[in-house]
Amino acid sequence: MAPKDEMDDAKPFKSTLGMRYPSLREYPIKTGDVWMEGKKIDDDYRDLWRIHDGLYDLSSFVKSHPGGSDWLEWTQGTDITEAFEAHHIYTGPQKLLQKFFVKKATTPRDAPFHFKEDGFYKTIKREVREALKDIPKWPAMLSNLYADFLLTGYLVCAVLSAAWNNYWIATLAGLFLGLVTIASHNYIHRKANFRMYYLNFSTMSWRMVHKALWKIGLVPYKAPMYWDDFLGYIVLIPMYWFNGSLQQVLLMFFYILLIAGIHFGIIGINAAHRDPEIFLDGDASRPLPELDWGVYQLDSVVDRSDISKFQFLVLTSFGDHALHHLFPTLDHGLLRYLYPIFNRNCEKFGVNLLIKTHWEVMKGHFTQLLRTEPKTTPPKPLKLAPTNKKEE
Ligand code: HEM
Repeated sequence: MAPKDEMDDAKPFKSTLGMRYPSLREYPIKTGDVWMEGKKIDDDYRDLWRIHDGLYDLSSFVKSHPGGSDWLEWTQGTDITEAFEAHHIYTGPQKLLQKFFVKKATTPRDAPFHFKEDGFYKTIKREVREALKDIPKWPAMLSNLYADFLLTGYLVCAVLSAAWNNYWIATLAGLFLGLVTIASHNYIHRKANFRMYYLNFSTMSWRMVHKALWKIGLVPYKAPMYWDDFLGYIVLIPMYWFNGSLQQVLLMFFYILLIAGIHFGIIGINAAHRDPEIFLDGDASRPLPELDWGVYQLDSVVDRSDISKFQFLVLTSFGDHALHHLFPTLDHGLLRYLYPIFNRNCEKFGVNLLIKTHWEVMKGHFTQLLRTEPKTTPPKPLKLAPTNKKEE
């Protein structure tokens, strides 16, 4: 087990969801690995995995997990209820899980969310499962074509910009890179697939920095490295081959990363999670019985009305984000077909998804950053009273 965190003595934040202050939250470098390390310290289920109130030994299943071994390798010792529920639309995994049951957990879960069979999330998931049988496959293929086109565009423009030392082409390369970086988000929650690695071309990984800081003794946690951390630098080889000057090539490469970073930053300002009107932990919360996990997802997301109509824009600017949260393994091209089910259930349960225009979301981003006081009014109460029906 990892050593108890000594760095997070300053815990200024009080969760209104009743969640623990996460270990390693104050660690100077924020990466998925560090967050996971903190979660292992907090959950501490040792060699087991927790799902709802059961503890399971999945060690013999890790390598044969159809979604890829990483998910289970990374999460051993933790509560994976939310990940398990959100990543499987069909019922097979739930049935299979029983094979690995070890014992009941003796402590309550840290997360307050529930997945009641007649609650919002499980109801909408059942309906989506049925609807998927009739949804066409071509939009998913179109997403693949878009993503491949963007990556190819980036690589070709990067090499041409170096060959001709042309900063106009480098600008285009940067834009392609920014777009493909966001499009890769379509693939990262799914079973292991090569398009999930398109993200690495952005070189946006703090692992290198983390590793360097650890090597010189500035941070205590060792950062793991993965082969794909190096993927983004491969383009330097043909760039150098065609240009011949290391200095010119490096300058060009950093310029491309800068353009991609600016593009990513602008889209990030528009993305779905910062707005003064949505719920953030610390604000007045729904009462516990209303904390269906799906409802909570909608409480904490703002979507943009002006991009939903175009698959390319949805794919390259984190569009249809509420539905993406509910069904992260579905291609972004399929999400638009789920709106009739989604809207019907929002109406039935009385859940509101906040929808704004691009411009309003941009303004909301900064208003949220300026907000210093928690909201004192909880989200609007649900229409459909939750029952005590057990989770499965
Ligand atoms: C951290 C927890 C887990 C994550 C993030 C995860 C993720 C995934 C992903 C991304 C897929 C591919 C889904 C798709 O392409 O539609 C998948 C498939 C699958 N997973 Fe998991 N998984 C987790 C835990 C488990 C557990 C505990 C079991 C059962 C013991 C399981 C059984 C399966 C099965 C049978 C499939 C293939 C069938 C299906 O998608 O319904 N998974 N998983």
